[in-house]
Amino acid sequence: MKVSVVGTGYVGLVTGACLAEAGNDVVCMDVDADKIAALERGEVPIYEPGLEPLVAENVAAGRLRFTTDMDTCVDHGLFQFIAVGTPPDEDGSADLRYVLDVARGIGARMDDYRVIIDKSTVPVGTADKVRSAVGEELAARGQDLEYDVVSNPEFLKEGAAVEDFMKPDRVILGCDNVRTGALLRELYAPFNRNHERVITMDVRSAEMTKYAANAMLATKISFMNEVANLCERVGADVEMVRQGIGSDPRIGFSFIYPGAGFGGSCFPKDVAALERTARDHGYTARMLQAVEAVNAEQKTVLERKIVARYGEDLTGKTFALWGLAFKPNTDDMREAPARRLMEGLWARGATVRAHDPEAMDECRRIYGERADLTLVDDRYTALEGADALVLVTEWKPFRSPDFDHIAATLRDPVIFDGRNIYDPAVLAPHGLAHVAIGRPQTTAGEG
Ligand SMILES: NC(=O)c1ccc[n+]([C@@H]2O[C@H](COP(=O)([O-])OP(=O)(O)OC[C@H]3O[C@@H](n4cnc5c(N)ncnc54)[C@H](O)[C@@H]3O)[C@@H](O)[C@H]2O)c1
Ligand SMILES: O=c1ccn([C@@H]2O[C@H](COP(=O)(O)OP(=O)(O)O[C@H]3O[C@H](CO)[C@@H](O)[C@H](O)[C@H]3O)[C@@H](O)[C@H]2O)c(=O)[nH]1
Repeated sequence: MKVSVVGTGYVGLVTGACLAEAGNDVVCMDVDADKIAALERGEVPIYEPGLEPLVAENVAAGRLRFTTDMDTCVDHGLFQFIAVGTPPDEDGSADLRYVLDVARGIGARMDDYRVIIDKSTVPVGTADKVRSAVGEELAARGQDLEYDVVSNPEFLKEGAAVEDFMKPDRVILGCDNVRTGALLRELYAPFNRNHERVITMDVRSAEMTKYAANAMLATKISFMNEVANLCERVGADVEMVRQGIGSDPRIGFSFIYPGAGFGGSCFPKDVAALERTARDHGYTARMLQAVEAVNAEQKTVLERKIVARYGEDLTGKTFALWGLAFKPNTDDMREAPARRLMEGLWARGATVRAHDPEAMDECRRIYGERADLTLVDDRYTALEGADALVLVTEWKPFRSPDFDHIAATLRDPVIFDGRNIYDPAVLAPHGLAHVAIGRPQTTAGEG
């Protein structure tokens, strides 16, 4: 089937490459000429496991092409996926400028039936706006062509994007007529082979499903962070509590890890947008407000623990940071807890030596050259001259490091463990103290 995808970011590029892998003929379009030029050279501008070979194979097989030309894009696909960004506006609402630009671009060019698919995360009612934008452009040209607008939100996680797209938990199709539903079922059939994954519903419910899913997941995390903060105050260990409650299948073990707060390009912006939608409809979403407030506070938790040990003024102190990306297996630093931490430490006069397996270029792009930030290629080099180690992102290579080496290199042999990945009973015999989230602090030598 002929597919066009507008926007070649995390969602658009993965959608295009996976649909091409399934045998479709795909054109991916972006306004960013540098990005398209890189993709044409076979370079994938983001770090996403498995994506680069997938793109390369499908380009070589002639099933995947890239363009900056909207005429080519609209001319090519029966399916026109909209996968552009929906960043937060100043008031927290989703900025639909890019989505509606694309809708108008399609309406201004199409000369045959098209299925226009919203894959971007957009507030309830956006499909109506897309439909109107396309209709207005057609009317301006005196054209009366048929088209359908579908909501097909994406649920992939960064770092596992290809896997999530290939084996989705569910494919949500929000469409108002049987014909479009059948066409999309056919397109998604290769991803629906093992068991039924397609859930068809009305457009507004599909749009709401995306926000409800992200808000529910963010709620689980803020809830656990609140429990962790309580554990510290009452002398309980949140890691025990996590296992204790996760074993109830009604609660489950997924997404109940406490930590240094949730980041990324989705949860913070989508919770804010849903809260804004509620306000626009005269409803105060108190739970969502609490989820945001707890998360904002949680992003300062590591800084507060550092201050509790060394005092408010950190002038002359140096901290080794392991992990800059907002989660492992990505180079994305949007809303990353590491950013809030570094900015807090710098404001108190401290210096940071940081290492991340993939996000150091992104960090350089964001912060440029600064005297109080040194980025190093090796996790152990980050420890040199440092007072303490702060673990912010739980990349696999950080899980079982040489603890003796860490203890021997740090001025103060302590690990601030922002993701609770270390066992204090393992650290103590190596002479390392452990300050974690919602756990009793241990000093070196304790078991
Ligand atoms: N990143 C994720 O994990 C994820 C997962 C599910 C859903 N989403 C949602 O999907 C949407 C896209 O997210 P993303 O992370 O892929 O964004 P992104 O910022 O990585 O990519 C967006 C791309 O759209 C391009 N673009 C902007 N305007 C354009 C236009 N008029 N024509 C063509 N291209 C244009 C940009 O140049 C950019 O390359 C957002 O609504 C996001 O909330 C993201
Ligand atoms: O138990 C947990 C799980 C996650 N996190 C944090 O939550 C954030 C988001 O993690 P994750 O959901 O794995 O990454 P995203 O790529 O942001 O994916 C989310 O956002 C996407 C964009 O909407 C959705 O498509 C996905 O389904 C949804 O999981 C990260 O900072 C994690 O460290 C925790 O603190 N504790």
